[in-house]
This record gives sequence, structure tokens and C-alpha cells, in this order.
Amino acid sequence: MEGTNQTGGDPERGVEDMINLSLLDEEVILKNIKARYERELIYTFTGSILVSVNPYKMFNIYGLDMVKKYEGRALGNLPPHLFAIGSTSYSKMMKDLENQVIVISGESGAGKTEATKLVMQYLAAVNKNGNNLITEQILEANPLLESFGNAKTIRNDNSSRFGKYIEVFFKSGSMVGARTSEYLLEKSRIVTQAPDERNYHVFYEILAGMTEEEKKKYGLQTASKYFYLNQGGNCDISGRNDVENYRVLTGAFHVLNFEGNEKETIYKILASVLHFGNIFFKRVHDSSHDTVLLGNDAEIKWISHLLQLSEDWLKQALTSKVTETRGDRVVSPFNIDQALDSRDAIAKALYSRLFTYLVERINLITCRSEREKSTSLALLDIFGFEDFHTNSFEQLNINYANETMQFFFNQHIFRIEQNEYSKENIDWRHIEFLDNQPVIDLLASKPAGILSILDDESSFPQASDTSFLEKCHFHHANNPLYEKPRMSDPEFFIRHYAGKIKYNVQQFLDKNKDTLRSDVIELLCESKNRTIAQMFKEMRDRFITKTLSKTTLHHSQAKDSYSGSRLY
Ligand SMILES: Nc1ncnc2c1ncn2[C@@H]1O[C@H](COP(=O)(O)OP(=O)(O)OP(=O)(O)O)[C@@H](O)[C@H]1O
Repeated sequence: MEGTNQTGGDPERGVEDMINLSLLDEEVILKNIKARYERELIYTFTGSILVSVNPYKMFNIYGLDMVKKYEGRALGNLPPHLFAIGSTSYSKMMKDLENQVIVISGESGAGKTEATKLVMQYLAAVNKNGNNLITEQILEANPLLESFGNAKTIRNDNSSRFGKYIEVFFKSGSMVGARTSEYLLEKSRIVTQAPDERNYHVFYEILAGMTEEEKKKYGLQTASKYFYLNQGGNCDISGRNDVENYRVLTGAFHVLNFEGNEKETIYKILASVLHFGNIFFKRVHDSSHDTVLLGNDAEIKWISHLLQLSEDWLKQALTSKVTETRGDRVVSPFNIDQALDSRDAIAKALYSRLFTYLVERINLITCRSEREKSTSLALLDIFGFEDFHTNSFEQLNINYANETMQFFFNQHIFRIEQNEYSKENIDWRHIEFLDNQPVIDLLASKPAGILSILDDESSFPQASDTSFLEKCHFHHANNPLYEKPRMSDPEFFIRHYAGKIKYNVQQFLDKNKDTLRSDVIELLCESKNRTIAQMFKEMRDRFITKTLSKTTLHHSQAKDSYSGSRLY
């Protein structure tokens, strides 16, 4: 593949626009991008698409001189740059009075959020006659949303854990407002973090930035004392200055007109989430069933004080469920798993509703009536594909969103362009591309796509994880894109099979060995001569003891109780 003649480019220097390469395959594209990157050229065009490589060091290429250079210039007249995309979209919006959208996509750490910020800064800079206050408020919304919606992950110290769509409105070329929509805030992070990851920045920022006096008002201590903050192992990270970012956050509150009592309510909710995380339960064994007792009162008192809720009500909500049927009120006590789930569910609901409130509240300020009769330039900054060691429902949703975007991209770029060329009898070699329609069908077609099955199962009272899995197997076992999952971890196995096995261990093994993880098979083999009850007791002791030894700080002191470090 080497040589100018075959690819249409100079392999040593690379080409600015890869549409000029006569051969366009993965190898040629990567070589071209690499050749340019080695010359510190991080941007490359492919027609109207800008490919960007994250250099992880700031080049001096985003100043006002660059804004002026690109302003009003058509795409392709100047070297590839983010501002070329900003300028083209802005000019097209002005000329045709048509709304524009810039889609920014890539894997975590690729540079999407920085690119969004840089395009916003470009738009703010070319918007000479605009209202300075509105422009400042639009830009200040960003650090506020970052505090509440970004977190340290193993791939990015400032990873956006939500997708956003920002529409910036213009009238006669001046910025008059902006509206942000948020998607898929990662809720699991509020109650659990993987090793070396953190919860949302805002928690660490308030704990580092507030005075001791202020923290006392909310019953707050240092970050390492909170179960919801310390599971990743390290609350401080070198890449972020929590004290400075707390100052930036309070500055953003000020510019966006947050009143004193409004900020106070926000801090109370954040503090309550942390107090919820430090509640632990004591397992109570009784002859007929397992129940729980609350392990500590202090956190309940703080939450009750901060959220103005009755202590009794709170205790009841954390330890039992109330169902009402035909006038009868039945109180069913929780076992330890249900109590932990209920505690975590309340914390997740509190935080995610606060986040939605903040987005709406920002929109109230940045998106006023001027929107009418305006045109918009929107930026979509959404997570790229994710594939972690342990993938959850959140990764499934994120990847589904990306498959859909990829589908749109394929439609738009390949199919439509190819059809146009064919229509005009232009000599055009068909580009082969992987059509991802079958993946989208597997996930979301109706009525049997995986997400549709999940939707249906969620409304059946008798449905369970097992019934959901069985339906997925039934509909998709023969689909080459579908693989029967292996049992992901032993505790999952215990929870889902204890009490459900009607036959002996050997029969069970024979029937299910294809779907079991090797360490579970090993354990079952050891247990072949035991009764099923003995086997489960042994597994429970073995894995839950392991879980207990992993729990942190304050929890490890509580005997026969555990607070939430679970295996899945
Ligand atoms: N154009 C750039 N120049 C220099 N450094 C950059 C650039 N873009 C990104 N970076 C660096 O890379 C880091 C990660 O970028 P960014 O947060 O934008 O990634 P992302 O794609 O939005 O990731 P995530 O999906 O996890 O939010 C930034 O904090 C910054 O240090």
C-alpha cells in the first residue's frame, strides 16, 4: 500500500483531506493520521468530517488569531481545524437560515468534551454583537455541569458520565440563548465505583472547598470517610484541584443567579446522599425469614434534619416495604439485600433528580423567550462505545445509542453519497461498509429485541432475571451476534439458583455447565456429594465472607452486618 500513486497521498507527510486518497481503507487512514500526528497535526478532514487525535498536551492553536483566521472561510480553504467546522456550520446557518448540528463522537478520553468547549468558545468569540451576560452564562453552565456530571475514570480524569445536546440559538448572528438536554446520567457511580475511579467531582469539591464551619452545618467530614466516595481507593487525584474547582463551581452558581437558599438545598441533598451511603444494616436471623436492623442512628438523624423527613418514616422506608391492597396495608420487612438496594435506590434517585433539576434550572437562565424566530447551531457530545471489565446495563444503553448513531452515519455518508454518485453516473467504486442494522434489530426491534423483551418483562409481576434470560435465549439463541452469557459471578449464582434447583448437584451441572463460570463449576464439583442446602450454605459463607473482608473502614467494624460492597 505504500507510495503516492496508490493512495493519492504522500505517506511521509500525510494528506489534509483523506477524500483525496485514491485508496481508503483502515490501514491507509491510520497511516495518514499517524504521519500527520508525528508532525503535530492533530486534525485531518475526510470531506466534511473532522478526524481528531488527542495529543494530551495543549498546542497553541485555539487563540483569537485562529478564530479570526477561520472566521467566514469555507471548509477546505484552510488546514483542518475544529474552528473550520465551527465556522462552516455558523456560516451555513447564517446564509441558509437552517439549523445546524455538529455531532462529536469517540471513545472515552478521545477529546469530545474539549472539542465541544472549543467550538463553544469559537462561537462565543465570533458572536461580536451578542449580549455578553448571556454568552458568559452559557459558557459558565459548563463547569457547573462538569462538577455534577463528570468523574474520574481509569481512562479519563474528567470523564463526562452523561450525554449532552447543546442547542445554541442565534438571531442575526448573535448568540441569544442555549438549551442543554441531558441523556443517560450514569447512576450506578453514585453508589459504587470501580478501583481507581471516583464518584462525581462535586462531592470531593464541596468536601475540599467548604470551610469547617460550613461542613459542620451538613454533618460532613472528609471524603475518605464516605462509603459512596472511597470505594475506588483514592479520593484525591493529581489531575484535578478540588479546592480550585469548588471555587469555580461557586462562581458558576453566582453567574447563573443561584440564590443562597437554592445553593443550600443543593448542598443538603448532596450531604444526604453521602449520609445514606454510610447507613449499614445488621442481619437478623429468625426461624422463618431474614430481616434487618439499622446499624447506626446518626446518619438517619442527619438525613432527617437535612431533608426535613420524619426519622420513623425514613427508618421504615429503609427496612420494609408497604403494599396496600383493597384497603389492607401490609408491611413486609426487607432482608439485607433488599435493604441495601432500597438505600442505594434512594441515593441514586436523589442525585439524578438533582442533576435533572440543575439542567432545567440552567436552561431557565440561558434559554429565554429570545429562542423564538432564532436559528440554532447544536452540538451533540455523547459517550462513545464502552467495553469494560464488567459491563452493566448502562454500557448496553450507551453502546446501543452509539450503534444507532453509527447507523445514521452509514446511512448519511455511505448510502446517500453512493446513491447520489450512481444517479449522476459518476464513476464511483462502491465502498464496502459493515451494515450494523442486524445489531440494532437484535437490541431494539419489536417485539423480540432484547430491550423490548426487557420492557415487557418489567411489567409482568412474576417476571425474574431468569425468565428474562430464558426469553432472550428463546428468541435469539441462533443469532450469530448473540452469545449465551456465562454466569458472571458466584454470588449471582447463589442468589438466582438457591432454592430453585429441583434436582441434585450432578444433574444441575450436566444441564448447565455451558453457562457457568469455571470457578462456579469447580465449586459445584467439590460439592457433588453434599446436599443442595449444604452446598449453598458453603458457597454463601465463602463468597460473602470474601465480600465482607473487602468492605471499608467503618463497615468492617460492624460484626454480622455489611453495608453494600457486593460482588455484582
Ligand atoms: N484538543 C486537545 N488538546 C489537548 N489536550 C486535549 C485535547 N482534547 C482533549 N485533551 C485532553 O484529553 C483529556 C480528555 O479529553 P475529554 O474529556 O474531552 O475526552 P472525552 O472524549 O470527552 O471523554 P469522556 O467520554 O470520558 O468524557 C482532557 O482532559 C485533556 O487533558
